[in-house]
Amino acid sequence: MFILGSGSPRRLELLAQLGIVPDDVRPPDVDETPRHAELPRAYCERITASKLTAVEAAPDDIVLCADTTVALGRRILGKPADAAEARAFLESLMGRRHRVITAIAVRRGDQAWHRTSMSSVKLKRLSEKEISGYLATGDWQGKAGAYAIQGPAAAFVSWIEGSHSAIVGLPLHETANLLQAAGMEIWR
Ligand SMILES: Cc1cn([C@H]2C[C@H](O)[C@@H](COP(=O)(O)OP(=O)(O)OP(=O)(O)O)O2)c(=O)[nH]c1=O
Repeated sequence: MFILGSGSPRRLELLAQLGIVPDDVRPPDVDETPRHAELPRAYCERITASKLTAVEAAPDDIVLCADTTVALGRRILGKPADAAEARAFLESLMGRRHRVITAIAVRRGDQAWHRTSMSSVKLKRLSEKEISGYLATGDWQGKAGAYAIQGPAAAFVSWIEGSHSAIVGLPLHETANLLQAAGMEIWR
């Protein structure tokens, strides 16, 4: 059985792009609070590992978990609590480059595989009208860094380097490799 250990609808859609439909979806319940002075990449990898541990599965099941973290220098921008925090995130991101880190992990029995995909994104400088108009769409809710590249905020993304699928939530190149390492047949 293949289990997606994620409640993210984006991850389900990205897997579908590879023709993969999980037999079950089990969203992990973990505490996503960063530790004091924790660096973004270490944080992202730790949260992914704890998601993987939190998903119950039979010994022969394949489990996939991921975490997407937006980092501005050493600062971790999580999911905004409200529109005011979303505005503050967008104002600190605009006009400069930031990193989007997606760590993935696959488990089968007592074996586990881990990969981390690093991308850079630049958002253009935003006018007051663009910020308030975007906030009004509600699209920022539940999105790390208060934006989603697959939604209306794509209009603000002037440049990316790395993996588009990783920025959305699941790096498909690395995901296909890890699932195959765990014994899943993708091409038949
Ligand atoms: C930067 C960015 C983030 N995001 C989203 C992806 C993730 O869903 C979310 C980051 O939160 P995550 O904790 O990675 O994932 P999740 O809480 O949605 O799901 P689960 O923990 O069950 O796996 O931000 C986008 O959809 N597009 C983007 O461009």
